[in-house]
Amino acid sequence: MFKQLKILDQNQVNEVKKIAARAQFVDGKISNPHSKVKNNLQLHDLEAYNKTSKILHDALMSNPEFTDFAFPEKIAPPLITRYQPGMQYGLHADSAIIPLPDGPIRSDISCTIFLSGPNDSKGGALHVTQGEAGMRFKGLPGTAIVYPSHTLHEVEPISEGERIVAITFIQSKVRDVMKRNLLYELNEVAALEGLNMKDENYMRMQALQYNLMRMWMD
Ligand SMILES: O=C(O)CCC(=O)C(=O)O
Ligand SMILES: [Fe+2]
Repeated sequence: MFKQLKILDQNQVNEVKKIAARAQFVDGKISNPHSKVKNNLQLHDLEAYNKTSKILHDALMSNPEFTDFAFPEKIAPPLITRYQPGMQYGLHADSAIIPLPDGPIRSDISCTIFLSGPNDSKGGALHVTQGEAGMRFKGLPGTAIVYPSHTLHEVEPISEGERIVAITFIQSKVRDVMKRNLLYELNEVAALEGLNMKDENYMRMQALQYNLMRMWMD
């Protein structure tokens, strides 16, 4: 299941973009040297990376819509990438294991945070496939799209302008996407309708929530 979220306000978007504009970017192959499909630029400036990844990480982790949906256990520091005309990221599934300085994490959920807007580039939609169909996303600045890391996805070629996003990968407390989505739905319904229920039924539903979490959380 996909989710679109508003993560950053305009000031945060401006701040992150300002830091990125002064920073060095290099060929994205630096972190995937064997990829035949990756053709983008990524931030390669420790100070800018530390600052922007903290802003983006804190924005995600303080957003209840994100934490309720993703059940994050560990999250890779978000990394800013840029696409200029001719660039794209061909169809792929994300690596299961993301190496990080503090040890590897398992990527259950992938996340793109849009920093440029839909009209800042021609092309450059994030296309997440679902069988033979799929969905295309070009979000407003500050919005994020969260999708399961096992899905095949691509960034379509851009022909004009520039696409700037931040990407991150999340290890979820609930590894299985089906279980994660069921828990999310149950918790949402409980939060929205719980107060309308008879006390005894609410208590029984809470027991279901707690016991499923006990069974399904790593
Ligand atoms: O830029 C995006 O929206 C997604 C990039 C991507 O698929 C990746 O970095 O693995
Ligand atoms: Fe990807």
